[in-house]
Amino acid sequence: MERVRVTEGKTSFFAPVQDKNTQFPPGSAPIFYNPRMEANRDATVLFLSAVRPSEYLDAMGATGVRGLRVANETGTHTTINDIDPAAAAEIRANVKDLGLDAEVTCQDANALMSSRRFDCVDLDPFGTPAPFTDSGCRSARRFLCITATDTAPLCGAHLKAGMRRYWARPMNTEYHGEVGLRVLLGFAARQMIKYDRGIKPLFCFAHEHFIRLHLRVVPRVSAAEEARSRIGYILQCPHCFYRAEQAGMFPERRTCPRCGEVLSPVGPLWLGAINDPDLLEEMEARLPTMGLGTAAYLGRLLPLLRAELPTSSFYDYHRVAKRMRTSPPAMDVMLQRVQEAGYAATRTHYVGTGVKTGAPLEVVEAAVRGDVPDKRS
Ligand SMILES: C[S@@+](CC[C@H](N)C(=O)[O-])C[C@H]1O[C@@H](n2cnc3c(N)ncnc32)[C@H](O)[C@@H]1O
Repeated sequence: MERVRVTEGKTSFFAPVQDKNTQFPPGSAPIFYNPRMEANRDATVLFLSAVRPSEYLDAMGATGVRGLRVANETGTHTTINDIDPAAAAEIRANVKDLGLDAEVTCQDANALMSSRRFDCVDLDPFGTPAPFTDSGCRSARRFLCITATDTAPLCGAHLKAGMRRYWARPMNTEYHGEVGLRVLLGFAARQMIKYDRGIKPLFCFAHEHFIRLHLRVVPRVSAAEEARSRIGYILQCPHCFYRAEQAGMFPERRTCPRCGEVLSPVGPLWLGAINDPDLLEEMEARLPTMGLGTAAYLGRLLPLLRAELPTSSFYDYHRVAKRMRTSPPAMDVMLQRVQEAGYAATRTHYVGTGVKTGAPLEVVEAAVRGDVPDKRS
């Protein structure tokens, strides 16, 4: 197996050469390494440098890059696991090469997480984390980090797969990236609260083909109750941009006040904040000292997340404008118009044309047209 030395952040390690054109016989595919996930790993290194767990499990290590980086760049005591013996051997070689004091295990992650607890557990599987989330919830003492790359099922493009994996009904709306993140977050919350422990989302975002959650686990019934109260639905009109949030286990039957259509429930999903602004501020302050390869991206992401309103959906105002057969104004103008009408409005990290606001759709449309009514007058 041809290996190359790769550097991410402040860590150099060996990774097999990945050649998409080579056909490998079953069981002999090279150990997985995807350089496009560097932003995901950088985000975690930065997050862990701020929250400082006492120990960290990289439950699906592959080359071990994530755990290697956590150990090397944050000084956290780390266990790196992979079910594949070839991957475990590669991880051991990388741990030795870096001179790290990290544990390497070769087990089914579900078996490992069912038998041991770790202060911070990190799930980074191929595709869906659904088969690992329950044991991850049982194993995680204070922090649980989850990557999902099955964005098509989560966002509603592969509806049946999404329903099977997450027992939720996503919808391919113009805010589908946010639906995917909130469906995953709602699923993680439901997996956790049955153990009378709550979750608090600390740093969650969607980027390119993945969703990444960094969660605080709170071991109290009251926290589980608080998390339960955050689970609900977006009731979306199938014909217009109208939507409403609804908390609770069961979706209500409501009709669209604009077109009279029965609203489609999207969920169950997480309603409310997905980030802790104070923690994001601390991470922003640390960012320049961390030597991260994707610092420029994270430097744009963190303030966006910090400012984002905790509404569970956003309006793509270019699509609203298209439906109105008019040209959209510039984003700054759009936000200013909604704000001048008396409502908070912010950008969103999901798409450049997304506006988060609690303003009614009529105000969003008026802001697109440029004739906003002033709520205060
Ligand atoms: C997406 S890769 C992990 C990538 C890695 N964390 C990184 O940042 O580059 C998924 C890994 O999970 C491993 N895996 C698959 N099923 C597993 C299981 N049940 N238990 C533990 N590891 C598993 C695979 O062998 C593969 O190396």
